[in-house]
Amino acid sequence: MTHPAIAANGLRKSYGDKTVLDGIDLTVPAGTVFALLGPNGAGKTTAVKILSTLVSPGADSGEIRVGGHHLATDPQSVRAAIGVTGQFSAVDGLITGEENMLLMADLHHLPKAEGRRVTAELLERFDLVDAAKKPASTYSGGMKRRLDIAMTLVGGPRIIFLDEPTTGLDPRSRHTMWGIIRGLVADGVTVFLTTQYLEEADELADRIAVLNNGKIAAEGSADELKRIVPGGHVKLRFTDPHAYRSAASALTGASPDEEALSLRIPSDGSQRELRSILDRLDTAGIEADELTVHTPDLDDVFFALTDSATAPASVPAQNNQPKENAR
Ligand SMILES: Nc1ncnc2c1ncn2[C@@H]1O[C@H](COP(=O)(O)OP(=O)(O)OP(=O)(O)O)[C@@H](O)[C@H]1O
Repeated sequence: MTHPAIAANGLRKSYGDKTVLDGIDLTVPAGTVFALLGPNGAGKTTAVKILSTLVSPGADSGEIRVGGHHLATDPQSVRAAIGVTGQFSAVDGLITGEENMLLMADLHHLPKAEGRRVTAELLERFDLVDAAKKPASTYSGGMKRRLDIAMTLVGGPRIIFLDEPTTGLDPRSRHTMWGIIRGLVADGVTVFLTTQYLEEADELADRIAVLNNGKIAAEGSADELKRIVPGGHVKLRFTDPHAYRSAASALTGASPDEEALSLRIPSDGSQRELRSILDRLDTAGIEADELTVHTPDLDDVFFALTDSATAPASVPAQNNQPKENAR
């Protein structure tokens, strides 16, 4: 594929007088992971539903192509190219995992033998062989989610939409799911995921877009997004008030906290800057009791960009202050 897997220009959607998506542009190169981040109700699911043909876009939207096909004029081809799993699970709890898979194979008109082959392969790949003959209602949340994705893959989609794939999963199941997603991408599949977990976007996504107030507030790689938010600093703590005061005068530019006997020094956390701070302390003959490095992370980006009172309409968000110590 030379064209992007997903390309949307001026994607709009309103419900009544509520504007949910206010003209967003999305481009997802084939074989990459794109994460759409946003607070509750930002419109992430709406975007997924539109791109996967489940909901029609606003009439004033621009051109939308998925898998190279026009969403407006050729939704059938879009549907053939994609798989969708998410909050609207396709798993039927009354039948077994294997039966769910075979049903999917029938829906995709696979010949019986082929359907059985694909089912066996996917059950194996998603570690569901032991549970295959049990009703899906007896599966744990993580198993159901794995089955859901396995079902999505029966038709061999090249683009998959994962709407909050790990919401509600425990840390181990979440890591298993991340491994599955990485495996899909290694096979050349394009993944469009929505998530509220910043760590998830950081771990998986090549590009991340932060959706806020119907617009993309910022877009870039995790590192690019972290760079637009200031707030990296080194914190030094002291127990001895005398050492604290000596350090405060040795380290010009540090913000003092008299009560906590701590100093906050703006820093990018690099080895060079840390060495310079430590050298200045050494020269003054002072030893700090604790040194911590705070580098901006996606939490900072998220809080800076999605604080509804201060969020900018577009990048860069240079003037936003990160939420102090989001973790
Ligand atoms: N069918 C609908 N009719 C009316 N309003 C809707 C409809 N679907 C979604 N909305 C509204 O659109 C907004 C965006 O909803 P959406 O589900 O896309 O958000 P989200 O970012 O996925 O949120 P969450 O993280 O909570 O799942 C919400 O205010 C929601 O109430």
